[in-house]
Amino acid sequence: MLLRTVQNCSALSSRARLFNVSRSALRSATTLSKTGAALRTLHTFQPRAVTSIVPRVQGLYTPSRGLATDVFSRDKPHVNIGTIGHVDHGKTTLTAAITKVLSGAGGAEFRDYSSIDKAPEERARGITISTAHVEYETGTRHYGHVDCPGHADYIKNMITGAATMDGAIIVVSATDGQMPQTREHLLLARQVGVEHLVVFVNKVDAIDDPEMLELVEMEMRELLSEYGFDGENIPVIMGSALCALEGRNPEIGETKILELMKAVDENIPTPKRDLDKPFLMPIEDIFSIAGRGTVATGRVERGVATKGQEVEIVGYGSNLKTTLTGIEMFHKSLDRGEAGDNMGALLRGVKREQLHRGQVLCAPGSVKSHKKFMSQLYILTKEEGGRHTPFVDNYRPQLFLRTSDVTVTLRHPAGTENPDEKMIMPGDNVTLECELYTDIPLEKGLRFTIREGGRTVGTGVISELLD
Ligand SMILES: Nc1nc2c(ncn2[C@@H]2O[C@H](COP(=O)(O)OP(=O)(O)OP(=O)(O)O)[C@@H](O)[C@H]2O)c(=O)[nH]1
Ligand SMILES: [Mg+2]
Repeated sequence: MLLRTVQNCSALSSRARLFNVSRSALRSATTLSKTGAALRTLHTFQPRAVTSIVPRVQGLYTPSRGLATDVFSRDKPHVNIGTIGHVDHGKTTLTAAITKVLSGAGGAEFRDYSSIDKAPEERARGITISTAHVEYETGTRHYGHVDCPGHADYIKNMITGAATMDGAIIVVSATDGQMPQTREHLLLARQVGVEHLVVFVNKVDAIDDPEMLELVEMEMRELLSEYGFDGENIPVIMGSALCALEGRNPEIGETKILELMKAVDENIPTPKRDLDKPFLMPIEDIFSIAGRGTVATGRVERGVATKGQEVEIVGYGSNLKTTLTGIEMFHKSLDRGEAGDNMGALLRGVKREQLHRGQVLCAPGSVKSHKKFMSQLYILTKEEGGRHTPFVDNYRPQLFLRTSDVTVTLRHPAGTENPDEKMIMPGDNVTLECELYTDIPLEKGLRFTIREGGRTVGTGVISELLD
């Protein structure tokens, strides 16, 4: 193993400069390999030391495998990102290319195209989401990366929070330039609070005219600014994911992937985690493990959970208390889960039927669930993919908040004159009272989306809790 490590390290050294891994750090990792700490460091440079790739394809927690035995290493800050952009622009090819190039540096296990694109379906109350969670690391950070097989899944994912991202790589094909879904994903990114982006202009191998590339870049910068991003300064990397994946034309292939990951390292900040607040994790998915119990998975929104601590399950009529008997991340067990982690929580004595996507797992007493609140809403225009026609009082769309999806009734605030006659037009910014079909954990300032017939019709923020 040591020999392989040395080989890996020397292969790494030229790339190390790009990723701020100093040669001396690598050398010390090699020579100190007898100590446990150094072995842990080595583990992260060892493509083959990690477990089978299958569980990674299947998400964070595989019921059939039971609880993990490997210990998750917290040597580097963890950041969640993903690839977004128009259909066929190369999101999946790029995801595979990143794992391929970083596996050369020992920072990833190579994931081929089909293993990413064949993400299993996750069903949750009628919403089917298909997502591949991929894991890799650069010299400075550990990444969880989400890629979806299709446009509809991106929409659902971004709205339901199944793929909460700290930042994203927006992929745009040089052959097409920006397309409708480029815009839609940007708008959604803004709505769900993904503030940091890096652009990858893909398929430059298919373009002969450099002016064409300039034009694509210029248009992307304009579009980014139009949607409230820092269009002038966001890095735009031009390359070919396919060349990188197939190991040819390194000047537009491998080199550009390394450049892209350097831009991601430098431009998507490690989010400040709310570690000091009481623990809260919205439940995304639920599994039963025979003989062990029930596992809820989700991304910790704030605070820290420790194995053995008491937690409360809030929402959908529940305020159940239980003990957190196990914590796992990427198939490795942990003693604690903290804000930003995608974790699986093993819960003592809780039945699968008692849990519901959209509930939260939290420090007891820290969160209350509500049915009624005041909101500030923006109703999307037809051009933004919203309604073509106005609506009136008692309109009943679906409300998406954290991981929940509940029917909501929208009304003008009490005291409004002739509320039945006041139409709400696409493009309006309105204050409305929202009444939910079932209670969910709510807080002032939380953002949500409303959808109808498969499309987003509005986005809002809770301004006041009522009931
Ligand atoms: N010429 C060329 N073709 C590419 C490149 N990257 C991807 N492609 C091709 O573009 C097509 C679409 O690539 P995907 O990676 O599946 O695109 P996607 O964005 O994941 O597509 P959806 O998931 O369906 O939205 C495939 O045929 C790829 O081989 C590239 O750099 N150059
Ligand atoms: Mg794809």
